[in-house]
Amino acid sequence: MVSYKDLGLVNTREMFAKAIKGGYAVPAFNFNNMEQLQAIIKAAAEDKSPVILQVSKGARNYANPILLRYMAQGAVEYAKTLGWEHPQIVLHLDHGDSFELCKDCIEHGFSSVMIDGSHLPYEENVALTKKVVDYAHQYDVTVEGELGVLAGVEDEVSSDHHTYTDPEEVIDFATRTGCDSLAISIGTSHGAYKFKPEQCTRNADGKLVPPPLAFDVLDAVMEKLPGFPIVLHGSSSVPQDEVDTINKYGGKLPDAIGIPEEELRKASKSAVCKINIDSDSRLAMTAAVRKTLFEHPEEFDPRKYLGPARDNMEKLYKHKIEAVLGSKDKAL
Ligand SMILES: O=C(CO)COP(=O)(O)O
Ligand SMILES: O=C[C@H](O)COP(=O)(O)O
Ligand SMILES: [Zn+2]
Ligand SMILES: [Zn+2]
Repeated sequence: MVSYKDLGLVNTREMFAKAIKGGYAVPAFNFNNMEQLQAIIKAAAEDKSPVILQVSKGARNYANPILLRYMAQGAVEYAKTLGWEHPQIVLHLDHGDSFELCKDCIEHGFSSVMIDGSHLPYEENVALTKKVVDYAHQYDVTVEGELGVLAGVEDEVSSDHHTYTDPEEVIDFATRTGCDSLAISIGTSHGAYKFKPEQCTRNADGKLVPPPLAFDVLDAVMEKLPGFPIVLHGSSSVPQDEVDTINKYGGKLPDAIGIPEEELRKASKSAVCKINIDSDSRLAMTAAVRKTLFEHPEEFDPRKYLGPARDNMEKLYKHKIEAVLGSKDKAL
């Protein structure tokens, strides 16, 4: 058993309370490799932003649980070399699908876990989430639960419709499970195709404009649970310049569309204190790799194309911290 406290990591409790009080959201960036981790830490350290390093089940299998634990410990030490004297870094299991997986992550030094039971019948979601909370809280590890199903994602039955969170359920769920934060469904979804073209309108430039998020549902949840930490999944904005670069240099991402950043800025000022971003990082990395390889067909040193990818991701992360979530200088 390795405690996250021995790795210099923190859990989300105080981080979220500060974010809600301060009217900003904490960036939750997924990572699967060294370059993503380097870019996240460099952006957070230089911007003195609290940050949540998210690891999905797939990422943990890809990178290896033992390696990940040391990468997270190294991330804290690396942050200090960048002048971040007291790093505020969380290592979080994203979309945990079983008690056993959550338990294993806690034993490997995770400071926060999500147990995603949103696709289960309500009472089963409550029971599973409570079981994880009871175990995690013994080690002061914080737990994210979920109510409501996001459309078209791998972790919820592959639906192509949203099941918005029912505000009438949130008090019962939060009370009976004891979870520390709640992921809700208000119209976001995972991946780079968050809306079908027919769900969108077009602006004067012919660009697809997605339907608004269900802020009425968010308001109703906040009314039921004032000051309770709320999480938004599926919050990548799918920057069109990165999509255009990918498509220009051999990619094929037709009609890719995300969440408008102004909607995320609005959400960040509410009790939404954690915003999950993975797809945008993937797009930034892929765009830089495709462009570099296209422009330098002679190149076969991975550092020559993974380096620009790392820089492009760092630029993206800083943009999210500074211009969208408002978490810059919130972890001095
Ligand atoms: O919710 C996410 C991770 O849990 C990521 O969402 P995106 O696919 O919008 O980046
Ligand atoms: O929930 C979705 C996250 O983006 C993680 O995705 P993944 O399961 O492909 O690693
Ligand atoms: Zn889910
Ligand atoms: Zn998610």
